[in-house]
Amino acid sequence: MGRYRVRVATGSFAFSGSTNQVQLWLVGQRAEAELGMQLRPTRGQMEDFEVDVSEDLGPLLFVKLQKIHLFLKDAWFCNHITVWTFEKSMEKEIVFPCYRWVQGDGIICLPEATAWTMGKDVQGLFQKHREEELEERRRLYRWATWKKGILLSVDAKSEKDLPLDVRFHENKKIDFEGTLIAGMTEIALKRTYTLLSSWSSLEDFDQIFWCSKNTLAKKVRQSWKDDDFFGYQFLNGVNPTVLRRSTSLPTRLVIPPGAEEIQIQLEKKLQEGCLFEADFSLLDGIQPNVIQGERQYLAAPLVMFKMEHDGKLLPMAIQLQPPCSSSPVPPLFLPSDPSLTWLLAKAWVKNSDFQLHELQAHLLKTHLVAEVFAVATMRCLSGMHPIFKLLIPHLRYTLEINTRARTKLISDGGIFDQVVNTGGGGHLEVLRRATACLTYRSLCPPDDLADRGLLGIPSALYVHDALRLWDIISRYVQGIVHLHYSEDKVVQNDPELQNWCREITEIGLHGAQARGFPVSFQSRADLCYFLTMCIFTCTVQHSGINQGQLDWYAWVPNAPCTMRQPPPTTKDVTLEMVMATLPNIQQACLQMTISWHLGRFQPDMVPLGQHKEEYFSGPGPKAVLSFFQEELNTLEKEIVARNKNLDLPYEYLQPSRIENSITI
Ligand SMILES: CCCCC/C=C\C/C=C\C/C=C\C/C=C\C/C=C\CCC(=O)O
Ligand SMILES: [Fe+2]
Repeated sequence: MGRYRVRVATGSFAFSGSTNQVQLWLVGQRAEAELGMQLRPTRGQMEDFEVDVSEDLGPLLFVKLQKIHLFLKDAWFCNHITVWTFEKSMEKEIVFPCYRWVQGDGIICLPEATAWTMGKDVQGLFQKHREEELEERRRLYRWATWKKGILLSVDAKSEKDLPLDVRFHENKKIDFEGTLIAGMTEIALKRTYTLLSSWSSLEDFDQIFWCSKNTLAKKVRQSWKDDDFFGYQFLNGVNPTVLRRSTSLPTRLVIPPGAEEIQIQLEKKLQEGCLFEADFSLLDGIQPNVIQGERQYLAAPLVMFKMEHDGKLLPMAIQLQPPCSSSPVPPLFLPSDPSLTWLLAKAWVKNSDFQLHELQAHLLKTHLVAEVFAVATMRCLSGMHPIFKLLIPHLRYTLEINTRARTKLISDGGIFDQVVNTGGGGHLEVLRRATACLTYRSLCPPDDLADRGLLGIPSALYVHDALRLWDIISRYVQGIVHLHYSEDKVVQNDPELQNWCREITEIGLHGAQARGFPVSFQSRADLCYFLTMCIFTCTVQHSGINQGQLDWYAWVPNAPCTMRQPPPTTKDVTLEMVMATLPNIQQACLQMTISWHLGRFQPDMVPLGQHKEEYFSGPGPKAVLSFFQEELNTLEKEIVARNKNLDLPYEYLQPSRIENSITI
């Protein structure tokens, strides 16, 4: 009974509006009212109207909507519906978030925005809605085993099979596909340009080193041979995930006869606590690719580093293959070796680092893990659930980019098969091995960085920024969790949440409880830690691992995608051997293009914590989000100030450059 003002907000990106008419209902605790056919939603608009309702609806619970079409079904992207009621001359605003496509002619039911766990709904007002919603979502988002031994993924053969709500919007799709076309055109031009020229010296890589390069890429081209630059990359480059402080000399480090001096030096550094290692044993025994009939080669190196007083990390020795009883002790390559020998040994390390970076650190530990969070969230948490509202902005576009990776990147005949030496199946085995040793601790920087002995190193900028961001995210998460869970018991008694946790660990992560992942949450603290890990992985960690592809992979000799000759077993290395080993022109061009495609700034990127969607209602969650944004802003300023004094600014974890979800 009374007058209602209704506002319908439509999305602002291409095709958000609809030529179809929309029918609305207000559903209250006592009755519901059909509002009549009121509008054709227009892109980017807020459309307001007022209605008089004769029945007493009671407190409003839902808005229902249905799109009616005559001929053409025209999907509509509804942001939210807001209703104002007037009671005793007081105006009350009630928001019904949507942020979804309204398709077909089914009725969509939007509950009021207050986040409710099931336990809070003592009257069971929303129980039926939640059950139906989750039943529908479980039908739409199904688990699939893409390849045995790898994390489960969403069931979609191509991006076209995905529900429209998780597809790229038109602008993102055009940008993504347009960039690929531009990249392929660039390769064709480079191929034409290099057709008649020779490919016999390292400087010949300059012939393709145009387009897709930036200031840091040019610096890489200048300095890639320097040992301190090589070491720097293990701390602050595109892959800061392999390095660890040595606690003993690695067992695989068998010292060949005549190299006893290096053992003494290594032991000295170990005693001083400044010996570090990067071990690529995970690649040992992986079958290398065959590209266009030509066998490629792989190594599984170990690099030993020392840290100088000024924070520089310098390589001391490289062993390219682990020792094996049937072969002579592998040589140790040293900085004192002939310069080309040492350079080739370092190039082998960087090729191995490329594999672990892209397959383990990037694909598995950000993209695929985030996909598990996304599928479990869609299947287990109602849109009314506070944790759904917290996480959903951090899951945008992840299902589509991963589906594209499975069809174009790591697929049969995909980019890995075409130009990477683990391609042709080895890359799947690397993913399997990496999955088998994926631990919960390794996804949580306070644990991971402590386990790797990397705390308290002033020159470790990734470490510093990652830990600051972890703390900031953890306070944000705690703010939201504490608003909705008054005590540990409420966490323990939340069936949707517990089911979400179990589904992630037991199903999506493929039985990962043995590796420390929880199967239930017993306390608010448990829950906060896990959610911090989820958001950190989908935002900070991915940005730290993804953006550098553009900088560090454009100058191909710095991180070759494949190696065409076996690793050297002696120290006699010639320029011909180096050039015959590094990628050929075609492979190098594709590496540059794809690295640019994936690492460049995304025009529609949403920075961390800056999403515009308001899933929550009320002042509490708003204040928590504002505080999160303030803390990010303060960190932004600190990082900018710090970077001003550095030769090589570390910008990947500057909050304004961190994307709110994995979209590329
Ligand atoms: C040779 C350089 C390859 C570097 C990239 C390797 C791994 C990246 C890991 C995760 C990226 C995730 C998603 C990207 C998905 C698809 C885009 C890639 C290629 C598209 C090619 C195409 O669509 O034709
Ligand atoms: Fe990525």
